[in-house]
Amino acid sequence: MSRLAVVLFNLGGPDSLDSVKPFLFNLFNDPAIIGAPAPVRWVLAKLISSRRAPIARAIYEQIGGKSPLVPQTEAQATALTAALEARGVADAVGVFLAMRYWHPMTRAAVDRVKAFKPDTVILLPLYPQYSGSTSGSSLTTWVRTAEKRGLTAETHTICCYPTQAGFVAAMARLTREGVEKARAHGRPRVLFSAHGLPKISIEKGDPYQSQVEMTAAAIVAAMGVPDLDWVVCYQSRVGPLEWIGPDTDSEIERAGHDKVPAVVVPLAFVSEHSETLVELDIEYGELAEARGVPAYVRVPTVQADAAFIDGLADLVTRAVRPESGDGCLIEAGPAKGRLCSQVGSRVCDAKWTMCPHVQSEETDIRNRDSKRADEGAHRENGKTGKGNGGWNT
Ligand SMILES: C=CC1=C(C)c2cc3[nH]c(cc4nc(cc5[nH]c(cc1n2)c(C)c5CCC(=O)O)C(CCC(=O)O)=C4C)c(C)c3C=C
Ligand SMILES: [Fe+2]
Ligand SMILES: [Fe+2]
Repeated sequence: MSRLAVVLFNLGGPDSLDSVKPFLFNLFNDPAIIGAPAPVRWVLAKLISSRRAPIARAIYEQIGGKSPLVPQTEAQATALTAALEARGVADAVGVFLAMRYWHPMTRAAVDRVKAFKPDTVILLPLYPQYSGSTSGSSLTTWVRTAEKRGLTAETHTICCYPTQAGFVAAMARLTREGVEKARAHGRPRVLFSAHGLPKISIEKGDPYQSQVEMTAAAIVAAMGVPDLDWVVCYQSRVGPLEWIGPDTDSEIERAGHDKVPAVVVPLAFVSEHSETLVELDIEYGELAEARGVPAYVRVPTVQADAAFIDGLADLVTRAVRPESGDGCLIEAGPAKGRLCSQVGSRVCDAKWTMCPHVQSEETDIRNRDSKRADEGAHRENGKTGKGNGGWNT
């Protein structure tokens, strides 16, 4: 009798206003977020989380004092369990949650998985695009904790799925609906808005930005809307470093200047939380109104959309029996080998490989970007994310 455990990773979120500060401390004490040595990082995390806590509390107060991320991830787990059982992928299937910064956290998840006595474990980050600061941090923590707590079952990792067919189909449907809503107010511009990242991370080889661009291009292709006006931009800048851009708020301002409706698509999140419900819906919604954007439509995240869940089930099914050519996905390494196949073989037993289809998509994006730069295309209107002088802004 075969037993399959699937572990869903995400950031987690405060479940009460009192948990906002410890949640922030856990976030800033993560070496994948602040790369200082442990004692220095601990002090910095204490300081930054104390300074940020009142701002973050005010954010969570606007959505009932807690994040809906975990309940929505639970709904995804239920739907994925049903999809995997329907496929008969194993005799018994368990889908578990491991959140990075708030409960249910990795240690509890490892113990639950161990008690399930799986033959095979599949690690599945709920981040379609890989970043060392998100999936990398979660997977590294899992591997270390599993080793410490004696979870020895065969483990396979899915690093990322920026162009997975089910994910893209779900996003394309939701985006098309958003564009239809906005059309009454002019020719819509689609703003694919992803969580930002410090520029230095990308320079060191983090594949996140190129994978975000791959997702956007795949959604646009799947939408099949002729002459769609679209741009990729980045939200949620915190801290003193320079971040990747253009910023989502600059793009909203540009939509106001151009008098075009804005359709905002959060393409790096698969559930709702403070970044979508407060930053996109409330803060950017108000900005759009103030800047005279004729219509502001925010496209929902995929959550437990059937096509998305089916796509995840496809990834898991393939990960259970990796084919030759499926790369190992833990180590991002230098920029050269930065993209990986969609399904990994045993954790950490190989370097990443770049699958041909991903490589050619990345080349297409690079060619498109340099063509746009040559033409002085609309990117000149979006400025590179600038540091804004402090973690508490
Ligand atoms: C693709 C997803 C995410 C990336 C990349 C990411 C990087 C990143 N985030 C911070 C700092 C904060 N993030 C916060 C909230 C938050 N971040 C993500 C996702 C990514 N972060 C999500 C889903 C959430 C919402 C959590 C919830 O509400 O459940 C916060 C806390 C909120 C706030 O104070 O604004 C901080 C702080 C950094 C520094 C970073 C990359 C280095
Ligand atoms: Fe974040
Ligand atoms: Fe934010």
